[in-house]
Formats: sequence, structure tokens, C-alpha cells
Amino acid sequence: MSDMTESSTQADLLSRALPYMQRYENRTIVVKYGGHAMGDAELGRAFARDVALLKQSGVNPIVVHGGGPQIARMLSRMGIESRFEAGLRVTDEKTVEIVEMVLAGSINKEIVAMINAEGEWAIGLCGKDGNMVFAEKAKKTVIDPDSNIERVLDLGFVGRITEVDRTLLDLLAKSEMIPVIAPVAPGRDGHTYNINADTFAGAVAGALNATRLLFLTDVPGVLDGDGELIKELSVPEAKRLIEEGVIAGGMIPKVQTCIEAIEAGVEGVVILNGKTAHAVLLEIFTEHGAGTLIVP
Ligand SMILES: Nc1ncnc2c1ncn2[C@@H]1O[C@H](COP(=O)(O)OP(=O)(O)O)[C@@H](O)[C@H]1O
Ligand SMILES: CC(=O)N[C@@H](CCC(=O)OP(=O)(O)O)C(=O)O
Repeated sequence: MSDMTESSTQADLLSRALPYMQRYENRTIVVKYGGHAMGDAELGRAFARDVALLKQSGVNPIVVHGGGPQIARMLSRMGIESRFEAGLRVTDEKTVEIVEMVLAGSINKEIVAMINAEGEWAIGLCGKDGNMVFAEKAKKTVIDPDSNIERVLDLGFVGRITEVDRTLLDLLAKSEMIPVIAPVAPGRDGHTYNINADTFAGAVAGALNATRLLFLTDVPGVLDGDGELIKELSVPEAKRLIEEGVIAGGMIPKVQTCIEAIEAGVEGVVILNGKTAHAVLLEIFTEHGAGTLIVP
């Protein structure tokens, strides 16, 4: 491409993106970067560039990340088995130590470094930093589909968020810093809790009245029984798909979080494919976003 053509293409792109940049100026966009969306270096750089570009465009991006597959790999290296109930990792004392090491340690710093390599100032945090998030032991029950009897699950140190203090995040929003947050939080009981990253992102987005909450995962969005993408999903439809088992595994906490985030006043929640390069920019700065938009 000649220099002339290239610069006119860029100008064209910029003029099309400009109204969206203005729409989101000073608005908070929480991006949940799932463990399954990570792993590819080139895609990681594209993600970091997108986050950097949001900040440079005057948006207030906040990254909340997961790391389920990375935790599983470390647990298996240590000879500890992973077990899930209702999409949540059963977390005993040894497991929560590894979870904190992997999430608030290696993964968090990797994402911070990727964003910094794009010329920005990312800062790695978890719920413990600045007394940002507090949790308590999650109390979960499931209904056995065969007997219809309710069963109480003991998930160990899996947390339910009880408080989000936005003081630190408000300070960072006024600064050059981009927060990158790992879903680990302390309890008032002195324990450390492992919180599903989707749930954590939803609670942060809710507390900040975020304009957008984006879930980057490894599938194009919520898929129907035939594996086709559902472009728009209402809250009652989503609840039905969970009951019918069409939405399963890790997609359950994701969709439940979308529902809660909408109920908490987040304007728009989208589940999209983090394995598509520049998924964030395409969603925010173009007319037709990809993925599944959850609506009331
Ligand atoms: N109806 C559905 N539509 C899309 N994905 C689904 C559905 N039901 C279950 N899933 C599973 O949920 C996974 C995404 O959740 P999860 O593994 O927790 O991702 P992440 O690590 O990105 O948070 C998908 O890879 C898919 O295997
Ligand atoms: C309680 C619980 O399940 N916590 C998750 C936290 C990480 C996470 O949610 O990572 P993804 O977003 O990559 O799935 C876990 O231990 O895997």
C-alpha cells in the first residue's frame, strides 16, 4: 500500500471511529479477559493495544482477568486435582494459595507488562489492594435434576463479594494508570477468597456504574442448542437456557453475572470472542459489535 493510500485509510477509519470515541469519553468500560482468551502472544499484544488505545481515546478502561486454565496447569504440576461444581472451582486451603500465586502473581504481571509495552501505565491489583473488594464464603445450593432435592455445596474458599470500595479506582481513573485486577479478595475473617473472574468483573462494573462490561472468552458468544451464535439475549431467555442446560459450565457464571450487572445498572453487557484480534476495539468503536448482547 502506498503511503498516500495508507494514510487516507487511517483517516477514514479514524473519522468513522470518532463518534464512538466521543460517546465513550470519560466513561468506564470494564473488560473481563478470560483465561481461555489468553495464551496466544500475537492476540495478547492486540488486546493490550486495544486497552491502550481506549485510554488514549479518553475512555476509562479497567481490566479484570481470569486464568482458570493457567491455575489448572499449575495445580496439575503440583499434583492437585481440579474439581468444579456449578462452574466454580472447589478451593481448599492449598488450592487458594496456588490460585492467588497464579492470578495475582504471574498472570496479573504478564498483562500489566503487555499493556506497558504499548506505552501505557498499567498497575496490577487484586481485591486486597486499597481495600477494594471484600468477600465472604460463598453459599451455593443446587437442585439435583433427578431427585429435585436441594443440595448445599461446600466450595471451600470460594468467595461471594460483599463490598466494593471504589476509592482507589476513582483515583486511578483521574490518573494515567490502567487498573488490571485479579479476582482474589480478602474476607473480614482473615481468609483469602477465590472469586470467579466473571462475577468479580460484574461486581466492579456494577459498583462503578460502568457504561460497558465486555466478557472476552473463547467462543463467539452465547451459542444455542445447534451451536449457532445468539446475537441478542434477553434476561428471561438466558434464565431459560440455563435451566435447559444449553448454557453450561463456565458460561453459567458468565451469563448470571451479565444478568446481575444489568440489574445493577450497567448499560450494556456483551460476551464476545477474545480470540478475534482487536475484539475490544471492534466492539466499542464500530457500529455492529460482535458477540452476544444481553438485554433486560
Ligand atoms: N451455550 C453456550 N454457549 C457458549 N459457550 C458455552 C455454552 N455452554 C457452555 N459453554 C462453555 O463455556 C465456555 C466459556 O466459559 P469459560 O470456560 O469459563 O471461559 P473463560 O475462561 O473465558 O471465562 C466455552 O468455552 C464453552 O465451552
Ligand atoms: C471460584 C472460581 O472458579 N474461580 C476461578 C478464578 C479464575 C477465573 O474465573 O478464570 P477464567 O475467567 O479464566 O475462567 C478459578 O479458580 O478458576
